[in-house]
Amino acid sequence: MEESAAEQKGRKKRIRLAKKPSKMGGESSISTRELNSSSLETMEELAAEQNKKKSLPLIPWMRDPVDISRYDSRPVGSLPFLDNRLKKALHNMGISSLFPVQVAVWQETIGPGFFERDLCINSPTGSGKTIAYALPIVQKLSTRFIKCLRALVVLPTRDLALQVKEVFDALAPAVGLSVGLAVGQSSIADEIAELIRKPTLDADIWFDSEYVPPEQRSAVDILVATPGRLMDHINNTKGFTLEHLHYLVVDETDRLLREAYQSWLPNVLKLAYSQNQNPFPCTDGIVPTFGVLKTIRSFGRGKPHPRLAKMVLSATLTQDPSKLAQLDLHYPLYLTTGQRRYQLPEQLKSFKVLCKSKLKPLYLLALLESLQGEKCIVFTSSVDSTHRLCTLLNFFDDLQIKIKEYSRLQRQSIRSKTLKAFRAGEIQVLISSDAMTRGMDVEGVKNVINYDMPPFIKTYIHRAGRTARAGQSGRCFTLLHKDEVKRFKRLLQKADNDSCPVYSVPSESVESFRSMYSTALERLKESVESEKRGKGKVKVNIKQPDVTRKVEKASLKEEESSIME
Ligand SMILES: Nc1ncnc2c1ncn2[C@@H]1O[C@H](COP(=O)(O)OP(=O)(O)OP(=O)(O)O)[C@@H](O)[C@H]1O
Repeated sequence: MEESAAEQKGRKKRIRLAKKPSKMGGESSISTRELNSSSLETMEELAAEQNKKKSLPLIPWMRDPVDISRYDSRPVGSLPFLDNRLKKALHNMGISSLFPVQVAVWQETIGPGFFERDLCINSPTGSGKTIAYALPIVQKLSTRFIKCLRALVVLPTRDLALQVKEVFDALAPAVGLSVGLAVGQSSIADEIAELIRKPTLDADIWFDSEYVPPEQRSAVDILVATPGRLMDHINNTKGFTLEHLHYLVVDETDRLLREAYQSWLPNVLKLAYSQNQNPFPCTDGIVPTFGVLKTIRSFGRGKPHPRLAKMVLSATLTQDPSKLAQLDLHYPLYLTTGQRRYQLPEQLKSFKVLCKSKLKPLYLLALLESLQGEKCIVFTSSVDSTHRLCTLLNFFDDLQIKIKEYSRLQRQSIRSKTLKAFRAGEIQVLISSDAMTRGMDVEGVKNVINYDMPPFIKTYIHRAGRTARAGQSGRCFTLLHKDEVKRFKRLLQKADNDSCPVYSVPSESVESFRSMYSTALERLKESVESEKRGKGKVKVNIKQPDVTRKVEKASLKEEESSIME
């Protein structure tokens, strides 16, 4: 890929900025003197400039980002250095051109950036971040000689890890790499059998210049893991080592950094860095095409061995210096889309549905009816609310749509079955809470409904982002009672979204469900009581279908607890 003189200059400037010691003022901040002497004429311009200054990230290297929106999509065939086998694999995945974030990351990892710096990627939901990191990693490892664990991808939930593994599975085997999964889906013994090769005297170890002791021989090159199961392997699995790790991806970074589960991150970094003390390190095993390793070695803070290259990603990447410091980033480069901190997908349309709290379930049913069976995800504020709402809706007779619950309280096998049916279109509506759906990618989801108003803009972004993915159009409806309207407006403004018209649900439709409402509530009450008797688990308040109370606490708590999987 040709880099223009201007791009080169920009890149060098960013490197200079990143090398500067961290301090509150950065190069790109505007001094008062500059403002006074500039040509700003009106007070409004001055205020706008000051607001801009206030919203600048604290971290200097975040103030001069690579703007992903300046990249165009690019045909796969024209991507420089891309292995032909991977071109074919992408073709088989139905991908003919790469999205802007994928082109930008390719440029910084394969060329001309050569992964000199760790990458922090903030890009909207559905913009293709998974392939953005998977493709360069697979390309980098495509010339490895022997098998050892060289890339680790950490995700907050099992379902998300399964989804990401599928992407690696579509790419990695094309170049002879294997991908493992550590999420606790199968027994630990089965997982170990998948991840660790039994020591044998393979012929190759005698000829291989990159000798790895037999007891450290991994059966996989790339591992996709959740923090909980990863720590199990780190602590207990004989032969499991991160010593040869070269690439670490922390997907959904902001969420993973909130969770210090068994100090997974410091542990991973410590174990991956330990190769620097090893006098006989396993080298990358990659032919240093394009001078990649040479660059990394000479750039690695004086470290004699290849550094651990990191990519951290989210649609709502944290800008908190103390959180990002945990990642020990190496001259980080910030890639973000446009000027705004929070960005919604371009093809997303937001609507509000005004309704009375007591009649919320009826408004929801009427809204679902008006969507005529289009695939839809409904978000509530907690797992209890999800269970209660789904049970209630299914007590309405003669519904033309199939509605299922999707929640952390369910067994994995049930969740997988539900997701499969939803993907296949056998189920039209999923009722879910925040934790399970971050990052979820289901084709054909045309609508998202916030049954409970999201407490934060980040929550709105991740919920709404289940639709309008990969450049497709989608709609996000939020049910609100009149007291919530102002707060919701302020929330959307954080994503610079001022356009959220009212969507009118036909009142006759609401009325048509009213006659069944009291019977459905009665049946819900019975069902909840019998569940309580059966399991003593579900504690819900039946009289109050509006579940907005304690929303913030509930959704945060739930997000955090699901991470333990
Ligand atoms: N180059 C491409 N061409 C066509 N489709 C693509 C391309 N890249 C990714 N996709 C598709 O776009 C969808 C979204 O991709 P992905 O899940 O990686 O998004 P994301 O940015 O990680 O979103 P989120 O932040 O919600 O996790 C997926 O269905 C994926 O298959």
